[in-house]
Amino acid sequence: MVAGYPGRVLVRNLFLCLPAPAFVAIVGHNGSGKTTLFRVLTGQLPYQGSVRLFGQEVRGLRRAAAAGLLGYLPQRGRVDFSISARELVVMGRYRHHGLLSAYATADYALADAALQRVGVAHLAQRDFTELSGGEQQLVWLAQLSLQDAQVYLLDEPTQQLDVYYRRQVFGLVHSWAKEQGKTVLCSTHDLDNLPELTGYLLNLSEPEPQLRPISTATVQAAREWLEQPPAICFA
Ligand SMILES: Nc1ncnc2c1ncn2[C@@H]1O[C@H](COP(=O)(O)OP(=O)(O)OP(=O)(O)O)[C@@H](O)[C@H]1O
Repeated sequence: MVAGYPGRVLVRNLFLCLPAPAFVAIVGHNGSGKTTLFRVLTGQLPYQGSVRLFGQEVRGLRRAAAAGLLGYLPQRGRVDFSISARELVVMGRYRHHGLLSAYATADYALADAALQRVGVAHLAQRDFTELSGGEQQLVWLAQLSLQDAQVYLLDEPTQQLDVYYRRQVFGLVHSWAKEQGKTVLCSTHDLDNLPELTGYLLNLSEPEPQLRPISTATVQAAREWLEQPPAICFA
């Protein structure tokens, strides 16, 4: 698969087949194309070659999120209106509802449990727009967990989190793969939490990125690669 922007190819030489379920950590220098890859997978960016989700070509897929195939956590989710964290989280149940039907007590119970799992039950009634960046990130994760998608794309989900919550969140999203059978693609610059997880590592800064099983050695090799300056390449 090849993808990028006018005058700039960012994802090239990507030939891989992801096992499902699996946890996949995607690493790479700033600007190496991690978000670009997610934009391809979510149908927001055209690509050359073939990208298939459960056998279906992505460019032909309509509404993968609505069909329960994909759940996507972008790097920066924005909300411009006043809403409680709990109300935002319950919206993760939208697939199970008609456009106008109200959420039921059972939906709110699921939202409360999701907030509890990410460790922010105490924020349920707070106005989302008044939460800190890290608190907002945890609330988005709670919402995503209610979507019950087959594949989760997480764009730097621990970016704004403190050391404690970073570890918690890696444990949580890893459990979606290990215990719930989901496929989780998680871009991150946080290599410290990876060695204790099982799954795969994909380093988009390599000229020919490959899936490698996560181990202390593969994480260390990625770290050494990423400590070098990025190759700047235009096409
Ligand atoms: N709409 C766009 N048009 C042109 N170039 C873009 C566009 N969006 C992103 N880019 C460029 O593509 C490159 C890759 O961006 P991308 O967001 O995929 O990188 P990333 O690996 O996710 O980086 P980071 O680790 O900083 O989040 C960047 O140099 C960015 O400036």
